[in-house]
Amino acid sequence: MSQPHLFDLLELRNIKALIFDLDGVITQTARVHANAWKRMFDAYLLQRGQREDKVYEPLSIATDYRRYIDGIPRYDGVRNFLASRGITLPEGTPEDAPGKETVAGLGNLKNTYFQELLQEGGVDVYPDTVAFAGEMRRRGLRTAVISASKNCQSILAAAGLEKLFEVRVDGIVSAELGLKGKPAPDIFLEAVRRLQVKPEQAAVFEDALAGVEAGKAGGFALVVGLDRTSEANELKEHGADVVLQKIPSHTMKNTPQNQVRKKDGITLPSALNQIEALLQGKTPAVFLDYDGCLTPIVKDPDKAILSDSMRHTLRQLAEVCPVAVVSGRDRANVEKLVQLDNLYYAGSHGFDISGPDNMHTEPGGAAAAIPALDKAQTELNERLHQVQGALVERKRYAIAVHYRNVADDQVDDVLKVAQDVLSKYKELKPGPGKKILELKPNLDWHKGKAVHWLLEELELNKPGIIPMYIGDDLTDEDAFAALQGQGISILVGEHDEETAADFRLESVDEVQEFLAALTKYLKK
Ligand SMILES: O=P(O)(O)OC[C@H]1O[C@H](O[C@H]2O[C@H](CO)[C@@H](O)[C@H](O)[C@H]2O)[C@H](O)[C@@H](O)[C@@H]1O
Repeated sequence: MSQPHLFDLLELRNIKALIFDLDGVITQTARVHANAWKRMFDAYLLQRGQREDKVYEPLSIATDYRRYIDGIPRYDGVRNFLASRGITLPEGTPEDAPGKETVAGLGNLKNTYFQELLQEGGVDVYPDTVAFAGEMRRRGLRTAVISASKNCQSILAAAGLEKLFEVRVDGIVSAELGLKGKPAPDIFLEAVRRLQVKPEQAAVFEDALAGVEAGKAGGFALVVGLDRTSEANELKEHGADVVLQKIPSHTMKNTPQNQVRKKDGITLPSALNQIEALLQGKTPAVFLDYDGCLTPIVKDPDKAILSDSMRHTLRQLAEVCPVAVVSGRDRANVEKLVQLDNLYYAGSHGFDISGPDNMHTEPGGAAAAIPALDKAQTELNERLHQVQGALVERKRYAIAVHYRNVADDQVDDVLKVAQDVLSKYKELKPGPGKKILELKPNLDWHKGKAVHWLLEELELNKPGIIPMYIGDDLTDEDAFAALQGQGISILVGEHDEETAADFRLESVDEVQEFLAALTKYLKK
């Protein structure tokens, strides 16, 4: 059975606060810690073994680190691991010189190594957590970071994340307050106490087994286990309510159609001269429709040629922010029309995606529809080739039956043929457009999903990025709806229905004016 979506769980359980562990959840310092521990212990065990004429098993990051050290206070880690090798040392004091043969002395040496490795390699973050925490804060949830590490503040500073969390309960605070280490829930309970919420109103995000156990023991409303190291079952067994390999972006949760706000496009404010207000200090990830947005609608689809000046504008824009063309056209066709290799292209309404560095993927899973599309294409060609003006345009994952150039009294006949052919294939479904009826794979995939997919894949789901979608057609409504409340959506001209866009531009010329102004603003 599939797990409920994280955002549904947060809503259902009325979560008001989110408590994030640091290492392995926010930052990727677990590896740095593990290496520092290994460097310290292996040298100590070697030296001790030589002294005692004995061989001690060196530290295994895969097993010993996870079992005895990960997620617990530093000196406890020293004691635990040494016990696994049958060694007991005097406790010493926190002031012991790094390397002194005491629990504290070895713990201090590990910390010296950790600082050195941090300086050398910096800190990598998990972008999924950073984007999620930022988004949830903007939505009014409270956030705290917890860590057994006394280096928590310096790690957050190195990663530029100090402001993301309202409360920090780390190894220093724990020592001051005498908080027990995980799997005791003390550190989490102190975080919610400082945020002034109850554990039953808070969710814990943890990657360590001792951490999920602590969350469970603390009576938290939701314990999310982050499976960064293929331990899904163990995380569940130790108390995780849900296990995720990565935190999905909020935009991955589609707004149900009945919750999408729609308006008459004509009433929307113009996006021109609004750039600063629209961006809210962020960098846009720009998604652009092709026909009717970058080129005017023309009678013959082959004549919808991109102007050199629009190409120049797109080239300049792509130098300052990510740009994708999301089109109903065949992906290879739209790539050829645009002729820019620093853009991403989603063709066949998002089923077929390419990008720089030979990126090519088909995320909607439409390959199984190809035989049905092939047969439908043959039949449509046979039945429509004699209708003056009718055009059957095959894309890899769709067929557009064009009737723009068909005499008014024959349009119905063309549509009937298209619907009749469509009815023969359960693999296909109809899709509307401007003077076209499309036969598309019968799958829950569309331009909006492709935009989400690209945001996720290109790691653009982060606080500093705002998605922007510009389009003119009914198929662009899926993308507008998908970005509602989460990005900027701009309708070009008009179509026959109400729109989920928030702004408008009158024409392809205005699109170009807007994109040029956007580029200029971003270059400042
Ligand atoms: O998603 P888009 O990039 O906007 O593509 C939508 C369809 O665009 C093309 O058809 C439309 O533009 C033609 C040329 O201006 C016009 O003749 C036709 O009436 C419009 O529907 C394209 O031919 C289709 O494959 C796309 O699905």
